[in-house]
Amino acid sequence: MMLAERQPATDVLAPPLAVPDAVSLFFDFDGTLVDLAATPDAVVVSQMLLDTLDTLAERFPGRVAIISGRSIAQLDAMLGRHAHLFAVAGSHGAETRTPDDGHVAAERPASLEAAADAFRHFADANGLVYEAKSLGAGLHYRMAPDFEPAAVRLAEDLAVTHGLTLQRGKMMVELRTPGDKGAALRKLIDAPAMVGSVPYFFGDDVTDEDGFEAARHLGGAGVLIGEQRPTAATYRLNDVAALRDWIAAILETPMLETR
Ligand SMILES: O=P(O)(O)OC[C@H]1O[C@H](O[C@H]2O[C@H](CO)[C@@H](O)[C@H](O)[C@H]2O)[C@H](O)[C@@H](O)[C@@H]1O
Repeated sequence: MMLAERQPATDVLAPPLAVPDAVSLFFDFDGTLVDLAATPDAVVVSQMLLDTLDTLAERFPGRVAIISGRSIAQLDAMLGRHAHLFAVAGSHGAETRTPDDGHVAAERPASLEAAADAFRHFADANGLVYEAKSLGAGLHYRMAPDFEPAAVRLAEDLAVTHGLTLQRGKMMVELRTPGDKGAALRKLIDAPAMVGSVPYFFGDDVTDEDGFEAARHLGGAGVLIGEQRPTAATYRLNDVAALRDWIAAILETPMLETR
């Protein structure tokens, strides 16, 4: 579905607090579980978030996952042992890690090196931030938004020259190996602990739209974190804090019996 064909999220509500007893929860990371920060490394992972993840993993055994644009290595560095409590998909779905299959990753394209070099030089020359990723390279202009047109043009040229996937993000562009969060959700939900469950996917960015669509097609729902916009999500929560409150509330609310 094209973004323009998606419904404006003008009248969408917060997701119900009584989640189905067979729910599985898929979370994006930046802008969903953690607030956005000035640079990728400046993100704060609070003890409260780690405790919440522990509680969710206990309450929904095998039915919690993180699906991120970050690489799995980056998620591991930020979440430590907690990243191993769930299934994870990283690099916008190009790599996964599950208890059954372990770490499965696409190959890093050789052409990424040249593209990454070009991004690094552009970042160094203009006071932007280059982000090294396992299966991609990111160029961040949050600190100098006027560079957006030039950064996007550079990324478009490099994507064509090197046969890489161009990913737009919030105040960033990325060149990467193919993969999408919808396919990742479909793969993760095939795990024995999740099969047949009702997926809820929580995310804030354009890369999360594939996850929203997959969740809805599988009988669940997407939950947009952030301001209203055209989206495939069924529900919306205002921000990371609202998601935190919603999680706390569902942990206190009896689940809806569906079985
Ligand atoms: O799919 P996600 O887990 O949401 O990851 C998407 C990208 O998030 C990161 O960039 C974003 O967050 C940064 C830290 O808050 C912020 O500085 C940047 O402007 C945002 O675009 C991450 O650095 C990327 O690698 C992810 O692809």
